[in-house]
Amino acid sequence: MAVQALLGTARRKGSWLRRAIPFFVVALLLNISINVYQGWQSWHDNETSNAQQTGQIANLVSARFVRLLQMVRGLQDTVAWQLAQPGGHKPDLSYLADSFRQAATDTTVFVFDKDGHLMASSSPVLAQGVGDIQWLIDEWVSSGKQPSFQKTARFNGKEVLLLGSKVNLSEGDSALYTVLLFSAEEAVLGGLNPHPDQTLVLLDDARRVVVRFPPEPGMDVGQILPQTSQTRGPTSDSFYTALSADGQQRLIVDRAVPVGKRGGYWHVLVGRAVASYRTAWWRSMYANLAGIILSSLTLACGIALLRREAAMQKDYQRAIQTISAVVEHSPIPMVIADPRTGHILLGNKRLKLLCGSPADTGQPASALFVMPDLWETLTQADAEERTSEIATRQGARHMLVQSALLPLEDHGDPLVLLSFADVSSQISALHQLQEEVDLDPLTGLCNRRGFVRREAIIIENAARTGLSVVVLALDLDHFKKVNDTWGHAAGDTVLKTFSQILSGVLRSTDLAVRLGGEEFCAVLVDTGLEQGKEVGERIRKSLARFPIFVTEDESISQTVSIGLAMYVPGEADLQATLERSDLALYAAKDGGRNRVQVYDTQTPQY
Ligand SMILES: Nc1nc2c(ncn2[C@@H]2O[C@H](COP(=O)(O)OP(=O)(O)OP(=O)(O)O)[C@@H](O)[C@H]2O)c(=O)[nH]1
Repeated sequence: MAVQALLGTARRKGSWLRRAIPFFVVALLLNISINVYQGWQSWHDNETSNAQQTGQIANLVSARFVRLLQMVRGLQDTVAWQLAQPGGHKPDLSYLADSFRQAATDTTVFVFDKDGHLMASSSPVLAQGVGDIQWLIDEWVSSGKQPSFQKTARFNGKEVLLLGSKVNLSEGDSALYTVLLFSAEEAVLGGLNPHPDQTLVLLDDARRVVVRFPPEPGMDVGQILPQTSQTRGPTSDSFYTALSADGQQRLIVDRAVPVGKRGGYWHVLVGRAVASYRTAWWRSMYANLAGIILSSLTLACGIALLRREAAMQKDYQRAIQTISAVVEHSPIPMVIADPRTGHILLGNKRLKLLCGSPADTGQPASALFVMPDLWETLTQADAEERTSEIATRQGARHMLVQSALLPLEDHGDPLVLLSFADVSSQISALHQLQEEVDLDPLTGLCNRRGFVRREAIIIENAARTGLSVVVLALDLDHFKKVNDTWGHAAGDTVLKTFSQILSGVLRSTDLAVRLGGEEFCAVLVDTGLEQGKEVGERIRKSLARFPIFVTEDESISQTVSIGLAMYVPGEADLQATLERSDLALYAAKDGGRNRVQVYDTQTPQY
């Protein structure tokens, strides 16, 4: 119970942090889940929106391409109709080229005869470079079967698209061949401003590159772009693949555009390098991850600190228990108390044996002391040591009480440990010793030291009561002769006899003192000069008529000279009074000895 009370003071209050830990863990897990969900969601959104944007560009580009094809075919039909008119096989094509140029830049119209010879051109200048494509025309014409053809070729230093159409003339089985030639790149990309991260490719039906943006090595116009393995994209029309040109992973949307009358398809591929748009996503993910790691680390540190705190708390409690056990079973009576409440936390067995129930836990510690105020003093400073009376079962006992302050961690004010040592017998022995030290061993009277110790009390009483005090100075006459004649032992006998006479004459409240040698003094309380003189006379006469045996058969009579003076109220001690008595004593000696002399203003000053 007592140990529990002591432990209670040392136990830390339930840490709110400890209780909050499960909530922190749940919050962290929720945070991680939300972050993961958000990450997945934003990944998905990012991919989808990129696929949609790419799809829109692909739509735009393929729509432009389709529109271009439609216009080219319209023009082809117009040219064919005109050529088909009787005598219309030598037309001026420039007006057609002009109107067509408004829709597709750098478009040139060529007309070839049935043998593949150039008959007419919308641009006489460009007609000079027809040699670049002549072999294609020859191939087409010589096959004789294909009514139309679509080819890419290099013409006049540019990549161009050739769209050809065979026009059967009404005159016999003769035919003409029209070819529309234009820059596919400008027709498809002209006016568009693709993002540098985007890749734009127009492939013909043989997967030959017709147009590409940006111009990259490894994907030249005319080169065949091989099919690569694909994985499904975030939208139904998109897929991921690494183009053989650079091996970079791209999100691609493929639009197939029907060209020609034979059902061939060209492809518009619009792609975006995944690294370009995922970087920002990864950055935000790294930031989130850093936040999660930081939160986890903080939590882990918190848990580690709590575990450490719990271990320390355990050690601490174990230490308290050990201390409590040591105190409890100590052979020295001890008590541990809380100065804040003033209550006992632990009174050990020895103290309980000594003091009984007042040493129980919860009792006021001050009740152990006869003077309760001492408790306050002992709690003020470390290593206080006081002798005090303690209330024990055997009554008040003098104890040496030692205090030690116990600065317990987490306990505002330190506790106080008191140990008790019974010094009653030592104190009484000390008192006895003091008594003995104050007494003259030969005569049993108070000695000079005892006189000094007692005079303060006499002065204090006189000041309080206002009673007069007289001091007698006494000196045996010719005492040296006694020693010289009868020996030192005889002298001692005289001293003892005189002391007995002195004590006998004085009242119990008076004080008889052997100051040294054969000099004595007596302090008479509540006595005036007259009375003091009478007392002196009684002493003198008593001694003078008292036969003192210095041997078995022989006795001597001894006389004494006495001087006396009054204590003057206000004097700090009796020394001045004693000096005045001495002056009176010297006067008595001078006056012939064996007399009593009162100090007055006539007394000679020696
Ligand atoms: N036997 C004995 N003698 C002592 C003691 N103390 C002092 N004396 C002696 O007392 C004597 C004192 O002598 P003095 O001071 O000359 O005084 P006196 O002989 O009494 O002469 P007056 O005082 O002038 O009358 C010395 O001889 C000391 O040795 C003591 O305890 N025992």
